[in-house]
Amino acid sequence: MSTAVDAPSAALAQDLDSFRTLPALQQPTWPDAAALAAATARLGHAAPLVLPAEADGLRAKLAAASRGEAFVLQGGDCAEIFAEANATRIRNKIRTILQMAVVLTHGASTPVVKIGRMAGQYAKPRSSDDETRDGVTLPAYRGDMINGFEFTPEARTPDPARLEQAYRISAATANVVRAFTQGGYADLRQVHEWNRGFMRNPTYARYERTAAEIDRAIRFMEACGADFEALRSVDLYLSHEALVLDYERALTRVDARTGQAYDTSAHFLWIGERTRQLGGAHVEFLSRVANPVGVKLGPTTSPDDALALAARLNPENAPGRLTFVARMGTGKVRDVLPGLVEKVTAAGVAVTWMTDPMHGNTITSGTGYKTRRFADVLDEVQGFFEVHRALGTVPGGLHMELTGDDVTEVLGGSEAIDEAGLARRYETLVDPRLNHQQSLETAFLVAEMLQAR
Ligand SMILES: O=C[C@H](O)[C@H](O)COP(=O)(O)O
Ligand SMILES: C=C(OP(=O)(O)O)C(=O)O
Repeated sequence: MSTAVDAPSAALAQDLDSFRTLPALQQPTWPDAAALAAATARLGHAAPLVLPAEADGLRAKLAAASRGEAFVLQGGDCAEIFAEANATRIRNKIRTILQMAVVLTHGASTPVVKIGRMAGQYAKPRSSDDETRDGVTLPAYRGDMINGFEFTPEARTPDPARLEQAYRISAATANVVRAFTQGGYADLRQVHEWNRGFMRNPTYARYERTAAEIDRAIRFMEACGADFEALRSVDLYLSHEALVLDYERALTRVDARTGQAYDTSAHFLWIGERTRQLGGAHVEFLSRVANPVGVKLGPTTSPDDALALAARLNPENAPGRLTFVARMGTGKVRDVLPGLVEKVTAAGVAVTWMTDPMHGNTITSGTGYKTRRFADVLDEVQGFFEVHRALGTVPGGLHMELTGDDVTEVLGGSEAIDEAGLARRYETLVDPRLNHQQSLETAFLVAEMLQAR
């Protein structure tokens, strides 16, 4: 694999900076322009977090997913937190993703492409620029890359030093991810043993059949002399929302093989529902880099919006370059998604369709917690599969906010977390995540949907 990346030439740098003349929503108001310039200049010389050749490998796998030859699982925190970037938390998240992937692989009977919302998911778009508590108004928390969560003027003031801290912590996280996924921790037999541990809880008895089938398949492979050594490592790709454009631009490098620019902060980058304006800076910037990219599509997206986004972001119509992540909400997915899929398909647009069943289903509990109902999350996934089945198109993957820990942020699941139960361990700083058990349960339920695909 070629490893050489260079700084962009002056001419390419001008192209990459074209976004700077366009409206960029959801950017922090940095109080110190000189400090921002100094921080991004240093990041401009930093080592890449990922390599272009790896991003190309992911692109080929996303193309396979668009044809139904693979299924994508993308998951991780809503917002990563600097203080939680330790080996235990990272390992728990990886373990959850690997456990889900084994179950989904069985359901899909195709490879599962694993992507973490990890090692860079440190910036959040917010509904409001400010937050008011007891009559005091301060800037909203926008993620650890920008400001601190603590409700003080000092913490809430955007600080460019955080961009470099995000880079360093992302580098350390990426290192741990590579160590766990390449060093034997991902051994298929071990991951299946963890799933058997999950099955020992009688609450999950309904998934026993799927677990037993996976068990039989592994024993069959063993009997055939399958090379389990070769299965001891997996690729877990890195992704985050490309929100803070100063950070993304600073980490953009040129692939020495091809002369193309790649945003080396992650393999896969997506544009959020709030920043996908055609004439906006985010679409412009991501149109200039060669990574595989995603766009979140909410319920107000028109088919023409989707076609125009595809034309801007993937003018060559290359499979794997563009993923649409539909996040409609359970009440809307069956009404809105068909029109989009139909028109995009009729136009011959190459796209990988994924579902994000989290962001259209956020509610506030009677007890004041921002939460989601597990049943709504599942129903949106079901709706996504129904729409694709009816149209004869390909449901390519699942985008989830999840954690490997036993938090209590989403209502329901077999553990029956209720409104009072949310208080037990509500830890997210922005949006609610599925906990470890709810994530595995999702995998078993989606595996059933995949089998019916
Ligand atoms: O994760 C998504 C958004 O950042 C989040 O839903 C915004 O939340 P807010 O409405 O609390 O600002
Ligand atoms: C903000 C997010 O989602 P969306 O853009 O779909 O609201 C997210 O995935 O963190």
